[in-house]
Amino acid sequence: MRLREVPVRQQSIVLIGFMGVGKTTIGTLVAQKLYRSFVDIDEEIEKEFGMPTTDIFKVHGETVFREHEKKLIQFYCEQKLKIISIGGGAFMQPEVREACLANCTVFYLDVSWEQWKERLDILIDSRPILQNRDLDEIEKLFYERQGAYSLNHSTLSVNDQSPEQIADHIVESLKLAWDIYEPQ
Ligand SMILES: Nc1ncnc2c1ncn2[C@@H]1O[C@H](COP(=O)(O)OP(=O)(O)OP(=O)(O)O)[C@@H](O)[C@H]1O
Ligand SMILES: O=C(O)C1=C[C@@H](O)[C@@H](O)[C@H](O)C1
Ligand SMILES: [Mg+2]
Repeated sequence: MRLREVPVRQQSIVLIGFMGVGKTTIGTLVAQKLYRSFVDIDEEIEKEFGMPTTDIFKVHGETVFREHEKKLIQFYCEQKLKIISIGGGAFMQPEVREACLANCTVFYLDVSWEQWKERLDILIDSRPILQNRDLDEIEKLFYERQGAYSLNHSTLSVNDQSPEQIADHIVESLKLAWDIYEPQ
């Protein structure tokens, strides 16, 4: 069932953006602030396979990971009242974009390359996509993905802001939109 008819206040919220931008961290906070349940698609895949993402890539390969990622996102996007954080590469799949944009409110968390670079050390071990790539290759990937991320309902710059500030901003902007589109 398509949820286009679902009242906007009940639609699930999807956070997209490059790996490490803060989707999991901020999604958890937004869920707490809106009393909703939080779903992290990477964590759901890891639960299914019983191993971390890096091992899923090694043992089963990226294609298998992407197939599970797509199925899980299609499933959760059709549910109401969730806050959903999807993996950094998920939005490259057209079916994922379609499922998210048709059923949910999609927020793009946008970070500059300069600020993202500062996080590389804390991300490198847990993100298989970063392994075996030098900094120039990662920068190329960062800019290549911007086109897909630009398909969203709301873009939010996360530069120089704490996760708490960003989560507050998302909640405020949602409440404003809800009052405009569905006045109580
Ligand atoms: N606004 C922020 N300022 C500083 N550090 C942040 C901010 N947001 C997230 N971080 C830190 O960046 C790291 C990555 O964050 P997180 O895991 O939430 O990213 P993600 O977008 O979910 O990544 P992925 O796409 O790989 O799942 C964490 O260590 C987190 O604490
Ligand atoms: O950017 C990516 O392609 C990825 C990001 C992570 O969230 C995981 O989904 C996985 O490591 C792949
Ligand atoms: Mg995450």
